[in-house]
Amino acid sequence: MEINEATHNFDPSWKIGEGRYGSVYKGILRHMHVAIKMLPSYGSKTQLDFQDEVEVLSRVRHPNLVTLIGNCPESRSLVYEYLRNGCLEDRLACKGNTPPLPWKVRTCIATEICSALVFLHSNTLVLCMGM
Ligand SMILES: Nc1ncnc2c1ncn2[C@@H]1O[C@H](COP(=O)(O)OP(=O)(O)OP(=O)(O)O)[C@@H](O)[C@H]1O
Repeated sequence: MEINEATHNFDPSWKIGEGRYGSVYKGILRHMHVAIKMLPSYGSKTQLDFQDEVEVLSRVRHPNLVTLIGNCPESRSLVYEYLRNGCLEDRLACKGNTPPLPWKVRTCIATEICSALVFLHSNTLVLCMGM
């Protein structure tokens, strides 16, 4: 299976984080670095979250939103573009000994988050209405 190969059979050294959805692995899929989120089990709530995330993220593209590259319902995994500097939360918290972000950069990030939120609100409304 491609996801197994991409993560070297979920080798612990390829694990990059732990989130609400479970473990996140770095992987190489079709010569591309990716981040792979694994759902631990298929409870009805997590299944709905999985479907929602696939439904919304696969239909939106924005420079300030991580790109969902694909998903694999059989292995309950979501495949995202790999963020070399970690996620925003990690950068804000200076995880991995990264230097603190200057306030000018933080202000810029806040503005860009607003732009992504406006984009999502206008587009998810259209998606929800099935237009
Ligand atoms: N695309 C990515 N590229 C690099 N690292 C990532 C990526 N996505 C997640 N990670 C790592 O995995 C950790 C957990 O991921 P995240 O917080 O996104 O999980 P989650 O709680 O399932 O997400 P969500 O916010 O969608 O509920 C992050 O702190 C980060 O270190």
